[in-house]
Amino acid sequence: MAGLGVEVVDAFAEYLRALLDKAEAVNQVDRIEVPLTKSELDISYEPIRNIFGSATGEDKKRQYAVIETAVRDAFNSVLASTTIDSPAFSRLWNLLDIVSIFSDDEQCEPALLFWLVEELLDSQTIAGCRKVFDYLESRRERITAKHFSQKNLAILRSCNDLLRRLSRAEDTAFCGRVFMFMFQSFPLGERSTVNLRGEYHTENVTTFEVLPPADSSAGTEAEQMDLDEESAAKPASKPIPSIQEPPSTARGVTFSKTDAPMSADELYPIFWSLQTYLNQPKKLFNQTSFGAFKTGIEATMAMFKSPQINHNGRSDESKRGTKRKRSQSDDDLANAFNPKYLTSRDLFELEISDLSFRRNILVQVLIVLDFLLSLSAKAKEKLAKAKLPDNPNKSVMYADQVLGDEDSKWAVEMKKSIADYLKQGLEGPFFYRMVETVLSRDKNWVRWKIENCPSIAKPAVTPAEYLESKKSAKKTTTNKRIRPHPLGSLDLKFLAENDAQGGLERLKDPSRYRLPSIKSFQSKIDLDDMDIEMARDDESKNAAIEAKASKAWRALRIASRTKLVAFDKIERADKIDIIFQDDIKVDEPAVNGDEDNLDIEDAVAPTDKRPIAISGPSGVGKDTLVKLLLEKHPKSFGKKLSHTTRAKSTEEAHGKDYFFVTQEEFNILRDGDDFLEYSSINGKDYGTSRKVVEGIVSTGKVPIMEMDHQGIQQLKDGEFQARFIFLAPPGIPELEQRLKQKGSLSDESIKAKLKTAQEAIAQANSTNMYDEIIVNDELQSTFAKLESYIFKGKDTGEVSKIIQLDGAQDEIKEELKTEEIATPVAGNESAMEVDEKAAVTEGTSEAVPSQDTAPTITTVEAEARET
Ligand SMILES: Nc1ncnc2c1ncn2[C@@H]1O[C@H](COP(=O)(O)OP(=O)(O)OP(=O)(O)O)[C@@H](O)[C@H]1O
Repeated sequence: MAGLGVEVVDAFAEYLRALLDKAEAVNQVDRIEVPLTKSELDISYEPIRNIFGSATGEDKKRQYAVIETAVRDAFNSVLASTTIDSPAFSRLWNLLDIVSIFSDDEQCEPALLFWLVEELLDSQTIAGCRKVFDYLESRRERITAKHFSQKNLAILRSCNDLLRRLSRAEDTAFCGRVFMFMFQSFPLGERSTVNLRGEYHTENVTTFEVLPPADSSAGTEAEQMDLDEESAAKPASKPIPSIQEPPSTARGVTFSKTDAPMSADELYPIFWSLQTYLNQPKKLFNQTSFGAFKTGIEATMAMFKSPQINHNGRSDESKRGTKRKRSQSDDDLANAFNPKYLTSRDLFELEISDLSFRRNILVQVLIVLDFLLSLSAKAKEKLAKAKLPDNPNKSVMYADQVLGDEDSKWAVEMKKSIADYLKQGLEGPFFYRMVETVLSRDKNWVRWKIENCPSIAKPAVTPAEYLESKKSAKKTTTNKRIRPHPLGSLDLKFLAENDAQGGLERLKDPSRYRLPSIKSFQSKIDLDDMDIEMARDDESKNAAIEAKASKAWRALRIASRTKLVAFDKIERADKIDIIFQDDIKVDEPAVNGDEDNLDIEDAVAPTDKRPIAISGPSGVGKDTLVKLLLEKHPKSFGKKLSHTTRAKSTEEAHGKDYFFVTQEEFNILRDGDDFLEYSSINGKDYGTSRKVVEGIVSTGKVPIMEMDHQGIQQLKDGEFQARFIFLAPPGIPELEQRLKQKGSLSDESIKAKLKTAQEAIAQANSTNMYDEIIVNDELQSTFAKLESYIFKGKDTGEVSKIIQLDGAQDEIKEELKTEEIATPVAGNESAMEVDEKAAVTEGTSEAVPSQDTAPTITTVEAEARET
């Protein structure tokens, strides 16, 4: 690429001009607001390649130089020909946008944009600089996204130059914008913006009035008070307490205990003098200054704590000084004056009576005290032990300064005193907590500086870590299948391992499943009463009271079944003797209004306490049979109600027919694994709550659960321990008849139900799902079969086998007995085989159960095939 020269610059300048013209044509809107995009300008870099070829290495540098020359030329010509307020200036914003695109695509120097910005800022007034900042802020993310390391110095330089030009007092908001721009552009851990040398803002001098001496009749000679080192060397000419000459009364740590507060006049100069030290804590390395600082803080605290701070105002206006330090004119003040505090003597009482003001000052004091304490021997020792890098930042360590023990003690006590003071008042504790947080952050900040600002960037998450956490998150949040053992239930596998027989025998112990007699609690409660009386200490007394309460509660629950009448006579919760008496009139629990007419048996509980899950096609007679069972044995069985999201009909009642819940409530229960089974029918959800079933069990009754075959499947999947009964119709025509009898179903819906019925029957026949299959032909005889099976565990002659109660699926108890059962069952069928057969049976109406299928109800099967 030898021979690059003016011609090349011209060639690029022409291309640049074309781009600028195009940019103007593309969009007429104010370009400060809207950045140009590469696609808008249709930049292809083809012309650049034509001019420079595919430049690399040295040639690339030349390309950069040529582009910079051409760009600067264009930049200068816009700058010379127009002002920043003119609409024509948008050509310059366009130029900067184009440079930004070029630099992102590595066609020009990455920092070129900021070099130009730097020059632009130099060429503008403060008002113009605001516009330039409008431009920078609107594109901050875009222009700092790429090649930041090559740009950062230019950004820092431009911003700092600008800050130097701005008056903190008059352009406060603009200063803030510049700082914000820097904070947002530079990463948090960027060192270049850190005050590594721990320099203080020494220009920030607080000036205040010099008061004439209290006993002076000479009037109001103007005086000044300077607080920096320079004037500190001069002896104070007034007999006011000065920071250089602390009053001897203020020594030690007795400031808050004995010292009476000064008058406001006395405190005023001392108080404002403190700003010198709060501003430049390094001055405290001087012992005299430190003494003055202590005096000032103690006097201030004494005043802040004084109840009269609102009433010691000064009335004599004539005594007030009229001039400020250094004979500054108002104009001078405007330039140098930091608008931090209003220090007029007139305002002093008002200021110190203001809680926010006092808090503000005390927080500054706390910061300086922390600084001092970081120089104590103890802190130094701690720092020496800490793991520091080889080249720690010594400028903020102040290795040569050590705070003496006396002074450390003073600082600690003062800190405590200020903390106690700040914590007072309505929001004091909250405010102090906030201050503590800030202070501890500040300590960490200093430590980070001492350690030479190590990177705080965390390493990026690796793809492997990401995938791993995604997987485990998925695992914890996906809806789990029902647990093999319901929550809170015991895994009884141990019974099968050792001493199986003994374990089983122990389980048969009636005390494990029968309710204890009420009387058994009487003596135990008496013993507890004795323990309560004899207890030596509160602990054993409380333990006895708790034990008694537990027994009393259990006794009351048992009594509630038969001795409800006694409850009226109980007057105190800890005195329930009445329920142990025999001669109380017994209240029979009511079932419903006409139970007298029913053939109600006494509570004869089935020996097998597992819930009864009854399934069968719609219309087969499940409700009818369950109703009969509950009417005849109200004390032995409890019907499980389902939760549903479907609307309640006018005849139905919540808690009687269903638990009617909203979709949201249903979802919460489902996601909380509360359902033993759930399904969706016609867009409405139905579910069996584990708690409802457990509730029935806790009353000593056996739950009766009606559900479809999918529900049964879910219970089985979750290894829910129950007895599963399938109720089959004698034939499809009979089923159709019964469905019609319901009266509420359309022909369509009956047809659909019959189809589902055939599928359910086929599945019941072909799998080992059910412990018992009962055909509901004649109602009374069916009921008798049902009762017989439930109470005696005897098969009803309808089914080929009864599966062992401990869930061993492959053990056949009895063989087929009735003529209706076509084939014997192969007990060791695998689940897979069963499923396949079910699928075949469901899939075709021609399918005939094979030799090794589960019990078959031939009449129903025949009907199904015909249909
Ligand atoms: N053995 C029977 N002989 C004749 N009719 C019967 C017999 N059992 C029940 N029915 C009648 O069949 C109809 C349907 O019975 P039921 O409502 O109990 O069925 P279901 O299985 O509970 O239906 P669903 O699941 O739709 O609630 C009722 O009118 C009932 O009187």
